Amino acid sequence: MSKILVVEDEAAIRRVLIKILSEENDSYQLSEAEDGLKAMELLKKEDFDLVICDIKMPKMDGVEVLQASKKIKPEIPFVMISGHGDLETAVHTMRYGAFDYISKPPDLNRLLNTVRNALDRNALVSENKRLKKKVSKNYQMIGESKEISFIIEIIEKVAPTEARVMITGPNGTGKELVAHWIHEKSERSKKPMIEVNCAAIPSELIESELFGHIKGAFTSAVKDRAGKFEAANGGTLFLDEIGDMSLSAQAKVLRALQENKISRVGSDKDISVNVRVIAATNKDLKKEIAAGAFREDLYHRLAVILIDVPSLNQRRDDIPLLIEHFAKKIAEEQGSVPKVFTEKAVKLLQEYDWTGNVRELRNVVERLIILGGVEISEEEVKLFARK
Ligand SMILES: Nc1ncnc2c1ncn2[C@@H]1O[C@H](COP(=O)(O)OP(=O)(O)OP(=O)(O)O)[C@@H](O)[C@H]1O
Repeated sequence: MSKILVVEDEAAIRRVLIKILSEENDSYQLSEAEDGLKAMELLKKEDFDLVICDIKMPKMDGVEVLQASKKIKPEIPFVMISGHGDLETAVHTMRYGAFDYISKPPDLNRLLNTVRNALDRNALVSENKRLKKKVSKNYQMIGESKEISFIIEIIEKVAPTEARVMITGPNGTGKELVAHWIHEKSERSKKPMIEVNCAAIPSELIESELFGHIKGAFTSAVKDRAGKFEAANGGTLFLDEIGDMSLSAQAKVLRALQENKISRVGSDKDISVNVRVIAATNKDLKKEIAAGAFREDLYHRLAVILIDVPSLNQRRDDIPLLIEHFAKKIAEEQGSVPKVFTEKAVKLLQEYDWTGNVRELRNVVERLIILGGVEISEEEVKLFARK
């Protein structure tokens, strides 16, 4: 259902507009106002998905309505209606944020197309906002321990720069979360962050995955395909588990970092890319270098800034906050009220050996929420928390 407000002082034209729109789509919910002041009253009280607004009106003209509405509800698209002699003003309204304008008498097809486009665009904007909110909530980094505060401080400093970052730490400590945060707080956040789990891709496919390939480069290459470096152009490429990358792929990544150029597998044509690389690993790369399994020059290129995420056992102070955070998130996902963990239950969980893993803590909280009562007690933790 789309709510549309028609603002037009000429009753005959208003009636025609309402008739055209209601016949076009019976899910349009139509309201009307015969002057600008009435329109503003309605705009303050109700939410609309679109306003169709005449320019020349007594009391308050269409341009004033547009400007006043942009101040209180900037997201509502406006389609202006221009009569003879105010076409120039109509063109000008685009600068004040009007979506489009149509001329009087309104042409049926043009009107309906413009309305559909404006509504589609509005739906897209709302969806983007919703997704954006969801993303930033999902990647919230919880913790007030000095270890996490330090990491948050580094993220704040390094995110707006172009510096490459290497994130190390045991499994499930939040390395991916750190990478997402850096991307989201950077200028590049308008462009994608592309993730590649280097450990999950067979070594013979990693080069094609990262750099793409041309048709015929190998048996299964039936058509040209862009790789992740190209997909991340303008944004961030997150190379997770980089310690598992083959040496030949490492050599190519090094070249991409040095020259900002890549070439697809099977092609000798260079393609320029502008990508910020963030890498993560749970391996000790110094050891990997000593064993000849990781290129030292690549390490230095990648680890301009090093962020080491400590294991959960080293920041037990954060556990109560994390339990509360996960309980709330799980309740949101299930559409239920968050369960409360008793103080003793929290204390017990705080003392457990988490082998460094926040993911493990989240799973345990989820299990306790499913199996436990309204209030999770110490006994329930003893019963259900162990692996
Ligand atoms: N400080 C934190 N606040 C909130 N959630 C966290 C925090 N740290 C980790 N998590 C959550 O724990 C889970 C594991 O985190 P993440 O995937 O970032 O870890 P990782 O170190 O990249 O793991 P792996 O090494 O297995 O790839 C995710 O669901 C993440 O949202």
